[in-house]
Amino acid sequence: MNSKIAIIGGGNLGTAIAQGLIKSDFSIPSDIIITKRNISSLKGELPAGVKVSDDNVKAVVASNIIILAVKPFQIAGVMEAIAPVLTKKQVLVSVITGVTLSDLKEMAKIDLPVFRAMPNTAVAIEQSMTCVSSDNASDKQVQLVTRMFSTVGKVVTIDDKLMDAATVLGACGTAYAMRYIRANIQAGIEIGFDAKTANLIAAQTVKGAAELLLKNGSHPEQEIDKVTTPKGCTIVGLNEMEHRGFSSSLIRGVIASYKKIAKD
Ligand SMILES: NC(=O)C1=CN([C@@H]2O[C@H](COP(=O)(O)OP(=O)(O)OC[C@H]3O[C@@H](n4cnc5c(N)ncnc54)[C@H](O)[C@@H]3O)[C@@H](O)[C@H]2O)C=CC1
Ligand SMILES: O=C(O)[C@@H]1CCC=N1
Repeated sequence: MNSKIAIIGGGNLGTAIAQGLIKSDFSIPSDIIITKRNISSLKGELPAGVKVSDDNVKAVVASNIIILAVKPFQIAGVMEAIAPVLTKKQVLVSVITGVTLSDLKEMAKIDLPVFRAMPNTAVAIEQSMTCVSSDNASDKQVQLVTRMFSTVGKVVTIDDKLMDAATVLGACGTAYAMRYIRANIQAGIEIGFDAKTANLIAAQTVKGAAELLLKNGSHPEQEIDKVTTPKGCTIVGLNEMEHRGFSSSLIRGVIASYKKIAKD
C-alpha cells in the first residue's frame, strides 16, 4: 500500500518535496496532502491532484508519514495542535532547521518514530542531497524514509549532532552554488556572451564538474590538475581568485551560516 503523506507547510521546500515525490513515482498525487494557512497562494505551484488544506489536524489524521516543513519559529504552535492526534504507527519527519530529534519527541508528547531530513530545493527535480537522522524508528521505518528520499536524490544517514552542518553544506549550499554560477554569468557577459548563453555555459559546466567528482570519486584538486595547463590561463585565473580570497570567503560564509543556526 502506498504511503499517505501530509506535508505541513506548503512553502518553498514543502512544495518542492511534493513535486519530487510525484515526479519520482514514490507517490501518486492523491496520496499527498499539503497544508498552508492561506491555501489560495499555493494551488498554482502544485502538480494536479495533490490535496491542499488549511487543516493540519485533518491532514495528520489521514496520513502515515507526516513531513513538517514550516519555519523554525512556527513548529511549536503546529506541534501543539497536532500532538493530540499523533499515533505511534505514524512516522514524523521534520525538515526544519535547528529543531533536534529530542525537541521533536518532546513536542510530540508520544513515543513515535521521529526523523530529521535535510533535503535541498533540487528535491523538486529528483536531484536532492538529503541527510537523515532518526530516533525510535524500526529498521522498516528507516528503510521507508530512506527509500522515500532516495527516489528524489542521494541520501546519507548522519548523527543528529551533524544536522546543522548538513543544513549549511547541503541545503544552503544550493544558494551558494547559485551565486558562484551567477558570478560566472556576470563575467561571461563582460567577456562577450549574451546572458542566456552565459547561463547555459556556466550551469552545464558546474553540472559537469560535479559529475566528474561523483562519477570518478576524485578530489577537486585532481580534477583541477587536469585543467590547469602549465603557463596557461586557468591557473592565472585560479591564483587571482585565491589572492582575492575566494576559498576564504566561501569558508567564512559557511561558518557564519552555521553559527547563525546555533544562535537561534
Ligand atoms: N528552503 C530550503 O531550501 C530549505 C528549507 N529548510 C527548512 O524547511 C522549512 C521551510 O522552509 P521554506 O520552505 O524555505 O519556508 P517557507 O516560508 O517558504 O515555507 C513555510 C510554509 O509554512 C506555512 N505555514 C506557516 N504556518 C503554518 C501552519 N500553522 N500550518 C501550515 N502551514 C503553515 C507558510 O505559509 C509557508 O508557506 C524551514 O524550517 C527551513 O529551515 C530546510 C532545508 C532547505
Ligand atoms: O535559509 C534557511 O534558513 C533555510 C535552511 C536551509 C535552507 N534554507
